[in-house]
Amino acid sequence: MPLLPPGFVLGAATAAAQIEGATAEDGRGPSIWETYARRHPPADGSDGSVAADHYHRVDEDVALLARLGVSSYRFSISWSRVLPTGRGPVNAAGLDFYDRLVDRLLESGLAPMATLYHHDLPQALEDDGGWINPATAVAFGDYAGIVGERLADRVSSWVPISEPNVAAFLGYGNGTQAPGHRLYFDALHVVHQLLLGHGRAVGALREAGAREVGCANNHAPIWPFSEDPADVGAGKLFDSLWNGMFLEPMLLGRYPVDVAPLMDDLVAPGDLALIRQPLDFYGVNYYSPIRIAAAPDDAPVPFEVFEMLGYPRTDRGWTVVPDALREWLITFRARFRAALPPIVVTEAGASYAVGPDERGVVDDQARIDYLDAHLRAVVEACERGVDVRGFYVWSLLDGFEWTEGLAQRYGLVHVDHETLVRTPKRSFAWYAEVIAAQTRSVG
Ligand SMILES: O=C(O)[C@H](O)[C@@H](O)[C@H](O)[C@H](O)CO
Repeated sequence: MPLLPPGFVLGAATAAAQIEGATAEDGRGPSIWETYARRHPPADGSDGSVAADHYHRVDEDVALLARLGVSSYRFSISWSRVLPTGRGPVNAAGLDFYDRLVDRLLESGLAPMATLYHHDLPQALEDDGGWINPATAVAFGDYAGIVGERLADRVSSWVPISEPNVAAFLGYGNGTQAPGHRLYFDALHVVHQLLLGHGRAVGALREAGAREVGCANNHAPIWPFSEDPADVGAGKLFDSLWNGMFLEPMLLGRYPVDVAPLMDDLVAPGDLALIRQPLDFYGVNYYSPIRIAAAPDDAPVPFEVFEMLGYPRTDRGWTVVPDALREWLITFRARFRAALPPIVVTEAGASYAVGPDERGVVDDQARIDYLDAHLRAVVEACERGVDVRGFYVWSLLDGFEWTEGLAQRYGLVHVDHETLVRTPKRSFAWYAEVIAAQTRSVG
């Protein structure tokens, strides 16, 4: 059982479109994920219309968080639940839902961390061009101001956009996530717009009196397929795009040198200053390393993701390499030390499909092993001087896992998607004991 530095935050995370359900209730407007799931239904035919039905079971889920003993809970706010068309009149019932959630969390001694955008763009904005249309970044800033005005007095920390690289490169680059555009390198325009959205939201939250504002960027160590210079080069380019494209503008106010020329025509005077707002924490979402090879010359992009052999895998097929997290954190600090605020692992977790056995026990030992090993990797990085202040398990509940539907289960709590009954898994009890031991150790 890893013992963490004093004051280390142990939390859990979720996202609105993945757990709330109630997608057409109380004035919520549609988001791009309802549209995408209709056009590209996951293999199990599910969509987020019910998910874990958190919208109707929020009290039960907050009670689970309190029982788990986490000190903080990261959730996301559905833009189209608060602003059904993404701008214009506020949907009072929507904002009231998050107001009540924040109050319940505080009553249970939990520090709320709120994400403003977790992949669920209001469909009305997408109909107007989505993140390709510069008006969307402006609307995002306004939305941040509205939510900040209501909640900044009680929310402890904020994340404007979760995994902007996923939103840009999978949503607009290769179209494997909502909204599903295949723009390839033309998606770089969307990268810049998401960053402008981030900058505007940070500014609006600061104005509203936000206590702490950070980010939650998805990072992965990039391993070239071979030592062939073509693979090494492809790996470097992918690293600049996947890891550097949001990190460097946010922390350094410039794009990675090897791709910056591709951005010159997109950057207007003042844009990079707007993007590079000081952050109170740097959020890292970590899952596994990515192996990259050079792609054939006729491929739309010069790199391709390659399978990684010889490592344990989750039920989603993602490789389990805790050492890579430690290495990535140490390298990250060495490279960006001067500009780096404290780090928080805003997401780490794994998908294992095991369900309740005949006794009703969900024996997810593999998840316990995954979390234990990754927490130890964080502790080792801290021992090497990396300033990591927190770790949020993805996820509290089994939810709607985007293109994978309900089949991939990341939760510490099992959700029966027929009855919506919640069953804490063995990993829930294990994590609760890690937290209790941590509390005991600081006395
Ligand atoms: O933006 C994010 O934080 C992620 O995409 C999550 O929503 C995923 O569910 C998780 O990464 C597991 O795949």
